[in-house]
Amino acid sequence: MDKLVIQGGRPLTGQITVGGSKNTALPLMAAALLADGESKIHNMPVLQDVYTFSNVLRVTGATVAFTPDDDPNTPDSMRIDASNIHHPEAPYELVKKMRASFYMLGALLGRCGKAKVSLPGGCAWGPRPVDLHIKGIEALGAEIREEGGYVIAEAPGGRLKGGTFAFEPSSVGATINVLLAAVTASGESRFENAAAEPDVVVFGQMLQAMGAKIDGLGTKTITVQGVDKLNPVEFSNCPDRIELGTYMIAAAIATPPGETFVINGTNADHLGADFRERFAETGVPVTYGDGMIEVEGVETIQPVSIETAPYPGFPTDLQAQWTVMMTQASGASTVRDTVYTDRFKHVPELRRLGAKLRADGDTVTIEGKDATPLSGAIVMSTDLRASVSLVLAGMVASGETNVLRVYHLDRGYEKLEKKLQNAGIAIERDTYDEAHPEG
Ligand SMILES: CC(=O)N[C@H]1[C@@H](OP(=O)(O)OP(=O)(O)OC[C@H]2O[C@@H](n3ccc(=O)[nH]c3=O)[C@H](O)[C@@H]2O)O[C@H](CO)[C@@H](O)[C@@H]1O
Ligand SMILES: C=C(OP(=O)(O)O)C(=O)O
Repeated sequence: MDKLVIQGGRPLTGQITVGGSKNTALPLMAAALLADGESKIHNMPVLQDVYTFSNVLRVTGATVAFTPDDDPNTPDSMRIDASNIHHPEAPYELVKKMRASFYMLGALLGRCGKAKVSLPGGCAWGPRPVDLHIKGIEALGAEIREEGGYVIAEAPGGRLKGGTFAFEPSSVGATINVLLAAVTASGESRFENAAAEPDVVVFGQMLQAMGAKIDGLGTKTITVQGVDKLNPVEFSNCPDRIELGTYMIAAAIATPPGETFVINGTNADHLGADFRERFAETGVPVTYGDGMIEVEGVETIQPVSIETAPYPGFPTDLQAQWTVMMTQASGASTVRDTVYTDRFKHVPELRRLGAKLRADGDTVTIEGKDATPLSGAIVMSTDLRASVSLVLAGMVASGETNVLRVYHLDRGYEKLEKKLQNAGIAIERDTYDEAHPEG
């Protein structure tokens, strides 16, 4: 298995570039299934999740061409030909690897009028239900039953009719799924407390470019007027806002005081107001430019407590990384996750690196830098954002940190070790024997 080996204490210098958004790329791929023909999507990240979802699409009969290493001219472009969708199914072997495969429920119902999609099952940090996806799609007229771990759905007469649904709580994935199902329904749909995350907005913009009639993207009420068919499209994915936030935190903790670190390929609006405001309160200067951001290193990071919330609130996908930044702050702080109240698998691993922090209910209390000098250790990745938080901690820990099971990290960070190496960090990929991780 692969691990990342980090020699801590090296300064972050120069610049880094953010890739295409993972959490937008996946619904864009699902959207392409709705049109009879070939769509082309640019700025696609080279990530395990993108390869997994390509295979999910192929099962249905779609062809997916994405050969970034072989194609130096258009390395980030994907072609999806959905002319021949003859097998409306998403099997367990693929869905279990990646929850976003559940988008196939809405996409296949919208395209074929029927779908058989495996239930996604558990997640590394706890339960992640799909009840809102199912109820939302039922509200559009689908007949749904569960059988043998699969959701089997059918549109009476071969086409959904549209309907109304209110999400509680707001859900990114369920909003995407119902939109996939609603855009080709025969009537109107209205969704309340819909997700306003940039991932949903950009996905909705691709549907609009394909001919869908959608109003209210980016607000809590989205209305859809169903159309008879959608057309293939050429569309560009947006930059990854979570990768951007991760690099801003890396810059805050590892850029030498007074020096500047540059992050390219950015869309800072997608970070949401709360992250930007809380980041400003840490006292780390940030200059937001056009497609780039400069972060200045400081002597002292101020402790700032955060609470996650749907967009434009603080993203849950950045709370583990923030926790690491707070181990470097000049006092104590708290991190509360109201979206996923048990997403704290990184906490015991950070303790192995010497951090003084504890999780109590939905809140982690972190002691600051004086109480927590970090030192290298073997730590285990458990999920995507927990893994990257361990890499960040390894960058500021003294000595060597080994981050095991980096396949979690490879789901969502494109060429992370290469990008960090180019920015001065001593980080290497190596292999290890899972039974003897200490060699
Ligand atoms: C591939 C992708 O884009 N993943 C992101 C997406 O996940 P995902 O779309 O799975 O997350 P949701 O927005 O659905 O989850 C938000 C909240 O709704 C709850 N819920 C969700 C669905 C449902 O049917 N019932 C229900 O109760 C969840 O338990 C959670 O408490 O948004 C999350 C919240 O920003 C991010 O952490 C994930 O990185
Ligand atoms: C949790 C994430 O992804 P997923 O919803 O696919 O598990 C993530 O991107 O942080």
